[in-house]
Amino acid sequence: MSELETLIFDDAPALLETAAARFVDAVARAQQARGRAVLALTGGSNGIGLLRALVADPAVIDWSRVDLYWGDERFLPADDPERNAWQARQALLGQVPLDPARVHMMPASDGEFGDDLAAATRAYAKLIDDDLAFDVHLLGMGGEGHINSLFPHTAATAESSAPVVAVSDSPKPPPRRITLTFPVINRSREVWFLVSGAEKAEAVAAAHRGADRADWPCAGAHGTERTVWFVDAAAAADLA
Ligand SMILES: O=C(O)[C@H](O)[C@@H](O)[C@H](O)[C@H](O)COP(=O)(O)O
Repeated sequence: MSELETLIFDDAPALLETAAARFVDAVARAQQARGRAVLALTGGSNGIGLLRALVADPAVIDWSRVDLYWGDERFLPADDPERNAWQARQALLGQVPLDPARVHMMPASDGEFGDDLAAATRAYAKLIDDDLAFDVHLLGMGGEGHINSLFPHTAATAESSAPVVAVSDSPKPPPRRITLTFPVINRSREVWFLVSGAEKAEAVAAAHRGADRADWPCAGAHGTERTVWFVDAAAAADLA
C-alpha cells in the first residue's frame, strides 16, 4: 500500500532544508538496499533549490553510486541556462564526484542528434528500461498543475505506454521539450513534490482530492511506496 505524506512548512527555505535531509536519507537507504540510488531530477526554483541545499555538505552522499536522470528537459543547446541540466550542474553536479557514465542528461538540440527532437526522444527512451524504477522522482509543479512537461489536456499527459515523449508545442515556453510520462513516473518508489507559493494552492488541493490527471496532471503522480508533498503554507492554503 502506497503512503501519502503531506508536510507543510512556513516557507520554501524550510521546505528545502527538510527535503534535503530526507533526500540524503533516501539515497543512503536505496544504496544500502540495492547498491545504488536511481534518481529523477527536476527543474524549477525548488528542484534546483534542493540541489543547492545539498551542496552545503556534499560528503554525506556517496555520489559514486548515484544514477541521475531528468524528469523533463527543454530542447535547447547544452549551454543554454534555461536547461534543467545546465542549472543542476551549476547548483551541484559540477561540484560532487559523480560517475559521468551515470549522469543521464536528456539530449540537447546541439548534441548528437542535432535539432532532431524525435531522434533525441527515442535515444532517451532507450535508457529507460521497463524495469527501471526511480528510488525518488522529484517533481516541481506549475500553478495549472503541470509536472515534468506534462501539461493539462495534452497528448503527453494522456500517454499510457511510452516512457518518454517529445513535446513540440508546450504551452509554457520554450515549446520543444522531452519529458518522462506517467507510466515511468508511477513506477518510482517515491514521488516527491516540491511546491511553494500561493499560485500553487488550487493545484495542490486538486491533487489531494484525487482530481482527473487530464485536468490536473499533478493528481496523477504517485510513488509505489510513498508520495510526499513538501509544501509551504501558502501552497497548502486550500487543503481541507
Ligand atoms: O517546465 C518548466 O517550464 C518549468 O521550469 C516548470 O516545470 C517548473 O519546474 C515548475 O513550474 C515549478 O517551478 P517552481 O519550482 O519554480 O515553482
